[in-house]
Amino acid sequence: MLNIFKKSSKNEQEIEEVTEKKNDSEGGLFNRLKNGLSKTKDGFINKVTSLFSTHGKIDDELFEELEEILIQADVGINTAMELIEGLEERVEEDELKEPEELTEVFKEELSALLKEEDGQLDLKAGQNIIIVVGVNGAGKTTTIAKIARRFKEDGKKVLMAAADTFRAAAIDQLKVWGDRLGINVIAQSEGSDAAAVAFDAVQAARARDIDLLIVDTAGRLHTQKNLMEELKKVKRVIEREAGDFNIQVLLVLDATTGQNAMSQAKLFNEAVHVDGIALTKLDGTAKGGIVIGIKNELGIPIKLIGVGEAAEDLQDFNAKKFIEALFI
Ligand SMILES: Nc1nc2c(ncn2[C@@H]2O[C@H](COP(=O)(O)OP(=O)(O)OP(=O)(O)O)[C@@H](O)[C@H]2O)c(=O)[nH]1
Repeated sequence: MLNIFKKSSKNEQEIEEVTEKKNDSEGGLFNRLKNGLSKTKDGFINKVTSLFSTHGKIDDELFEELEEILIQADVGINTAMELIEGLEERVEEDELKEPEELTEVFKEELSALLKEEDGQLDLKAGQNIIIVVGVNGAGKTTTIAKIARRFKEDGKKVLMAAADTFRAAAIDQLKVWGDRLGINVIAQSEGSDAAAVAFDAVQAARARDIDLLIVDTAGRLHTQKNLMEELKKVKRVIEREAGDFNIQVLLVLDATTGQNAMSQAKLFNEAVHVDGIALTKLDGTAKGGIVIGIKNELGIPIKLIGVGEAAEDLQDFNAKKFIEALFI
């Protein structure tokens, strides 16, 4: 099976075709998830379990140390407090005496926090549009390509739109992916009106009876007000033109940016209302606690997680498997 997602270097233009046996069986995917989360397991979960197994008794000091580990893992302060309160309640209710007993309880409390977070990037019946937003370098383009490939393989008619008109490289990069995947790309030249590209793309999607239109948008810094305004305009035009298309906004966040990713999520959500998050590069961080923080503090579902560069490494987020991969 051809894996077209491996790059020979970090250079965006260098996309190399590598023949690699694709292992997408359930077990294979779980192993990839487990490997991708190994830094978080070492730097977060193992620290917690080792605290529970080495600390002599359940006391305030233990909970203080736990709080520190949780915050370092980017769980977020409010979520850390909530988890600790949950544990303290369970200690009382279940009359726990040994810190080691806390490991199972901690796992249960994490699962409870993530319970409803069994995300999946689904298309609704009829025609669909996914507007993909996020700052530069978060992994937006590769995420778009992986999503496009997935739905194309599912037999859907897919179209992509290069509404990131801010940089010529972004347009070219999407076109390269389009060629590789055999998917048409609606584009104009650099500096053209992003909303005009979006308008054209919706018209084309309608005319060609497309199942899924994926719209790339400029990798704006959330602090750049003009670009945020442009993004709002792109969304408005799509909503106006798209009639009965199902529209969702997917925010791509780089997990390695920690609390910065949290503030990006808040700002993008305020600007364009985010329906789901693709959290990339979890393999590059020990701070995978951000998954729990995002769910608990923002309430935006995580639909996809990235645990590596290959196509199979962009996985539907499944809370149960996520927890299993961390504790196994
Ligand atoms: N390790 C790892 N790398 C990833 C993941 N997702 C994306 N990347 C890499 O991150 C880099 C940036 O990805 P792009 O898709 O080019 O990022 P972008 O957000 O489109 O950035 P611009 O094109 O600059 O807007 C690429 O080298 C990707 O292969 C992931 O889950 N894990």
